[in-house]
Amino acid sequence: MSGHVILLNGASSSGKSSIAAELLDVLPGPYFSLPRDAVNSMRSRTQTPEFGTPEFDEVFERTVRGYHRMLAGLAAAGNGVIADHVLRPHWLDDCLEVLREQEVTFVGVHCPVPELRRREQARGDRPAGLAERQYPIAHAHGDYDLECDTSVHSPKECAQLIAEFIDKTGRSRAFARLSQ
Ligand SMILES: Nc1ncnc2c1ncn2[C@@H]1O[C@H](COP(=O)(O)OP(=O)(O)OP(=O)(O)O)[C@@H](O)[C@H]1O
Repeated sequence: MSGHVILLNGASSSGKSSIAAELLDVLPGPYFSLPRDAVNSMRSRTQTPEFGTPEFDEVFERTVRGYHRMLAGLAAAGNGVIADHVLRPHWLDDCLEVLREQEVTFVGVHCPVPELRRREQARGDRPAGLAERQYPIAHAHGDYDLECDTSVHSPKECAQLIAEFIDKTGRSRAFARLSQ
């Protein structure tokens, strides 16, 4: 298998990790699921500055930029990797730069804000209003290879749509368009 990144981008609670779990079973080959949160959770808890301080923001920026390079490294060695991200415009720019040599299928994971709010409340493990704040920022660039609405489709159906897209189209173009 040649290297490939499937970049799932959407607000918190939009359903990215649920889709990633289903994708592992339907994609051809042994893909890795590497969510951004997994990298955050690897960092020292005791030595990380307090959330909300400029020192924390600096560490977080380094973490996210490192995450992008982990994705590129896995793909450069010929692996398939599923990324789970909530992009900000400058992080998309960084992805476009560090993943420029890799095949990237860019997937917008959408969910209407009222349903995001409902899920957030039901989970209880995310700050109230987080998803609503992230939604317009994450999708500001407005271009994807493929988009799915998780208020309409189950995680399994979204995974099947993504797998079919990859199987049928061969090449993904969104990253090339966004790099111009
Ligand atoms: N297609 C769906 N239909 C209904 N509920 C869903 C769907 N996808 C996810 N959910 C539910 O929404 C909640 C959030 O899902 P999930 O953890 O996959 O989202 P996420 O985008 O990875 O969130 P985060 O970025 O906060 O980790 C879970 O309770 C999950 O069961």
